Amino acid sequence: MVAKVVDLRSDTVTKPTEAMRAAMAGADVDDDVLGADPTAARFEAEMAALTGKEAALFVPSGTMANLVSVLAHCDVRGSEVILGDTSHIHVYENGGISTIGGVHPRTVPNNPDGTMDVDKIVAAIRNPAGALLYPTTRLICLENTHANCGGKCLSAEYTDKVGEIAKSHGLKLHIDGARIFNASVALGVPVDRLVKAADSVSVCLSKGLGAPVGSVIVGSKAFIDKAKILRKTLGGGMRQIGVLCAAAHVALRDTVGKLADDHRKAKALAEGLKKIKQFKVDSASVETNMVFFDILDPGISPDRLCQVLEQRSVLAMPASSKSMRFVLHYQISDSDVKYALTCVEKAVEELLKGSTKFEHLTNGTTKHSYGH
Ligand SMILES: Cc1ncc(COP(=O)(O)O)c(C=O)c1O
Ligand SMILES: C[C@@H](O)[C@H](N)C(=O)O
Repeated sequence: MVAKVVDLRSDTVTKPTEAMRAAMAGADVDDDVLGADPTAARFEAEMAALTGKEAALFVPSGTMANLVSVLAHCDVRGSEVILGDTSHIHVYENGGISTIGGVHPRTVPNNPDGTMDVDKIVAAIRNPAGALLYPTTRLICLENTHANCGGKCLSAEYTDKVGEIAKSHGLKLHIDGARIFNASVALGVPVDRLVKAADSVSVCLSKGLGAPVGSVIVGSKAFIDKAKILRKTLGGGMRQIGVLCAAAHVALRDTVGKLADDHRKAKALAEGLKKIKQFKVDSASVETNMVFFDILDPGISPDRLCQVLEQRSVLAMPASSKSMRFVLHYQISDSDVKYALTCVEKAVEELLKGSTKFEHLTNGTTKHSYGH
């Protein structure tokens, strides 16, 4: 019998439920590039209403949602975007805003809570008088929750403050809201309130919500019209996407209510990891579904730990050369969390003993890894 895999690599790993598959099979579809796929149109309207924006656009991925949004705001050569130095757009999207969009990134340090100091944001805004020499600031990007800061939530008040800065300087505000529903549930604040100050938001359906594919961009009607053209330019115009939107609608219906449980399980996992003296875990800082921890013992590398865990059907990914990331999602049960903790404890013991069983493992990268 194949052991059940406990997959803590990311919340992108969930498999579609039977309800999603049934909805996909029965979806009412049409060519979305030629007209509007009826299921896509309904789902886009649902997302626009949920986020308090005029319109929405389904796109294949969160990376494309961010790229299209930045390019739609920064459609003049020499544009610059202010964003966090550990933001997903800056770190994990192949520099697409520059290589494809010709947009210049101006990073501001992300604080451990996912914010950027507002005075540093203001200081990063270019003086229009210097346009002969400098790029022109046109956009500020936030990320809520902030993945590299451990899934931290940005408050509505902080977002409003950055929105006011953008407006007073004639700039636009985009939120990478890949996990905005996690932030909404963790803060107890509706999504539309959290993103009120934003001109555009990208929302991932394929993360904690558990849809198999896709993201949605929301914003004004005029913005979405521009975004639709850019989506096509980038090859993201798809045909019968009602198949995907039907699953996304089921995910929205069935999974938002489970996110609080993901956060509870993440906290429980962090509390358990904290008991392992070779780890440094700030369990109090766990706000949503992510647990980051440092490995203090030089004899245990994240890669080796992942390899040993994989032998026990627990999948994880290093976060850096000295830290690990576990991500919870609704397909991880409480008993899976207990099993994973037991496996981590045993793996640490064995790695410390230098057990020959694992000597054949090299310090190479695991099958699944990302790090920065
Ligand atoms: C914060 C954040 N934004 C954007 C993305 C990109 O989404 P996708 O993987 O669907 O391109 C991710 C990760 O997947 C993410 O964690
Ligand atoms: C790796 C990264 O791109 C992805 N968003 C994740 O959090 O797993």
